[in-house]
Amino acid sequence: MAPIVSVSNLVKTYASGFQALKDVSLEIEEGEILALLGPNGAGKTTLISIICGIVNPTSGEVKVGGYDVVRDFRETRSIIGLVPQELTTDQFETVWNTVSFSRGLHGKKPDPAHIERVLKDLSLYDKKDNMLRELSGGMKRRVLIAKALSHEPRILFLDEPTAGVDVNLRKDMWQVVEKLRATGVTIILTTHYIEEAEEIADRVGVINGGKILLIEQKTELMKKLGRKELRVDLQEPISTIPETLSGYELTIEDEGHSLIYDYNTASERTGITTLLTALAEAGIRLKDISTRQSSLEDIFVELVGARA
Ligand SMILES: Nc1ncnc2c1ncn2[C@@H]1O[C@H](COP(=O)(O)OP(=O)(O)OP(=O)(O)O)[C@@H](O)[C@H]1O
Repeated sequence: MAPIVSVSNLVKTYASGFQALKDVSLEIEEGEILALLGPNGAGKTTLISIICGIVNPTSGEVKVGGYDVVRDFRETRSIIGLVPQELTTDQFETVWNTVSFSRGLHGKKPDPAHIERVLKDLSLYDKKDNMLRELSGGMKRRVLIAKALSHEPRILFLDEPTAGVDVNLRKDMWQVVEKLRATGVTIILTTHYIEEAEEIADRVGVINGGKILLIEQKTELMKKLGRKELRVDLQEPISTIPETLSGYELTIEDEGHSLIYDYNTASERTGITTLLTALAEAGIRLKDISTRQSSLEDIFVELVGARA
């Protein structure tokens, strides 16, 4: 199947001379949830803005549903919904009109039943006659989502959707995302919250300095880069690791009360069984053992050298 979004050799140099994207290529399959992770200034918003036809690329090409985002912008805009970071709509307009008008802007015929459904899903229906300026910040965010869904897009972009939103909105938002996913809508989100990517994404892309450092199925990524840690709590503290255990990658923690063994989940043999036997043979008695899997955050920090 052809990808629904295809980005080839994208370069963006802003008027200031700053190169925000350096030869970015990626493909997005229909129906997937892709999370783009990256520190501030990585180029996430620039990439999304180009795909959505808001910013022009310096060079390279983006196709959405087979259409070119620059040449065939009407077609691509009708397929795409974008939830931007900030609201820029007329503050004196009502919620209902704002969302309905947005549907028209994307070239779709009026459909009050759809607008009603969207507003209800986002708990906005009882505010439909309020002006935007009368809404709280969280409700304005809901309006942004409603606008993006007003024309029933096949692809939804969410630019840092949960930055600074409360628990309820977050919950509603993910319910909406799940519902859309079930109907086959492709979802691309940028986020600083790694747990979020870990929870909902099928695939994860890491961007830094205008380049895609990696893009991979989440489960593959965790398998490939994921390390696991075995913690062995000891009955008696030790000060040095016995000679017989020098073949294992062990470190002493908690002032000698714990031994930490690092192993790779991808390798066939973890070495845990032989390690435990060797510990017993060395006369080291165990109090407890536990394991910890490295998270996407650990992987991200390793790649980018910073926290998102
Ligand atoms: N209009 C512009 N003119 C010049 N430079 C810009 C412009 N817009 C963005 N940039 C620069 O391009 C780089 C990438 O910005 P972008 O907004 O794409 O990053 P981001 O990954 O979305 O960051 P954040 O997580 O902070 O939103 C930044 O260094 C930014 O300062």
